[in-house]
Amino acid sequence: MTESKEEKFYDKKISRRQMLKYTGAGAAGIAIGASGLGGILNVFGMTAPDDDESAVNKVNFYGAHQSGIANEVPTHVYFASLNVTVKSLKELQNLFKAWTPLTVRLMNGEPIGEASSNGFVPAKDTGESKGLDASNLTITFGVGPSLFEKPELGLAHKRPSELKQLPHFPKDQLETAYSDGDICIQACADDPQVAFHAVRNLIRAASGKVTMKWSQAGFNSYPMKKNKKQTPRNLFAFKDGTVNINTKSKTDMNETVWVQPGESASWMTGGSYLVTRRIQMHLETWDRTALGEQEATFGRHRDSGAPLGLHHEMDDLGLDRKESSGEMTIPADSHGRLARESGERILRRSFSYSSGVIDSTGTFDAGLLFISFQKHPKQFIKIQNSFGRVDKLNEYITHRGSALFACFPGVQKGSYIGEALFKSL
Ligand SMILES: C=CC1=C(C)c2cc3[nH]c(cc4nc(cc5[nH]c(cc1n2)c(C)c5CCC(=O)O)C(CCC(=O)O)=C4C)c(C)c3C=C
Ligand SMILES: [Fe+2]
Repeated sequence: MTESKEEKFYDKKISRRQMLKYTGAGAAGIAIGASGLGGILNVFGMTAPDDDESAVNKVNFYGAHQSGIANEVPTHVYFASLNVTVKSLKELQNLFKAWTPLTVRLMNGEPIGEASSNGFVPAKDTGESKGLDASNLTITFGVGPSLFEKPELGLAHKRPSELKQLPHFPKDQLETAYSDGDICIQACADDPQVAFHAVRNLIRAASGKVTMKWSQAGFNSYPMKKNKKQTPRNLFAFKDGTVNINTKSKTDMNETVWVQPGESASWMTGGSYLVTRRIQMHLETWDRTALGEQEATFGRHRDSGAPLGLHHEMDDLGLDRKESSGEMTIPADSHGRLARESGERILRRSFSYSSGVIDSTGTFDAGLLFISFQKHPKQFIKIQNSFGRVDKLNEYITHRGSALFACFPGVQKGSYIGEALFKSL
């Protein structure tokens, strides 16, 4: 990348006196900590860099939609939910403005600021992704209902009516420690350290403006066949993601995922609603369950992923099929049948997680960080209500966390993350 104005600034061409003048703080180190690197960038009115087309394993930042929704699902996620401590709308706007160039850099596989030989200040980038490429990093920003309830921000009239807490579902055992939040950052990458580094540096740059509410790392592993990624298996060993939205089909995406003009608040056009559920999977119970029972739970064969009684993963479920006994081949209480009978579609983009041990039970704290994108939260709600108390999978899972975020449309060059919302005010 060519040396930009911004890099020169980062790179030492500013004296300590100038730094104090611009930031109004007592020490350079404190200034960086308090206002964040992005804040300083903003003082200088500098624009964000471009997508670096020559970067290796890179996903573009700029476009009609945010990254991390339609892109192929990489192997890792680091998902963070934040609360804001900003006291004004302007400060909130500046936060998103500041995050914009940093996000471009991170997705280019670059550090957020160049290395410096100045031993008296902290390094601009935390450094742990040095030597790693962009790893198909995507960064997706969303805002939760609680952001619109802060009187000091005056955003209440901009909250789309559908951006509200999800209803309570039967069997929910939600914990505040894994739920909700004002802002989410979903970082997905083919390297766990690249995903973590991205979130860490964005939060660091927002020091004093946000606090961390909850976060979750997750993973997917892809078996390869003839150089092609196969459907990953969840921690119950079943292929998960077989029936999903075709992200390459504009029609499917526009019908199911991307908010169209007039379908929500105007600032959400081109955006999408993200639902996440931290779902514990009771591995110990599952592992004591007979294979036939497991297969009846999903209505699919474990090894092939094919619908029960069929042989190929992509075979149609065939909900009308009956056994000679008259019983339905895909059981009435199976997860697959209930999802299909809801008549709704969503884009599932989930990751497994494994986060140590649950002290009270001595069991694995492991499961699925369920993530779905849809143009309206009612799509998710309808499917979850179809599962209700009936879904056989309920015996083996517990929903422990829940959140809904409105993910902004994409960013055009010269613009910034969330501009549509701030412009609409
Ligand atoms: C409300 C949405 C859904 C939640 C929550 C959910 C949790 C969940 N799912 C699995 C495993 C599988 N799900 C499968 C299919 C499937 N699941 C949903 C929705 C939710 N799942 C849908 C819409 C579908 C597709 C149904 C269809 O039209 O055929 C499958 C089958 C294979 C596949 O198609 O992916 C599995 C396996 C777990 C373990 C889980 C919670 C921990
Ligand atoms: Fe499912």
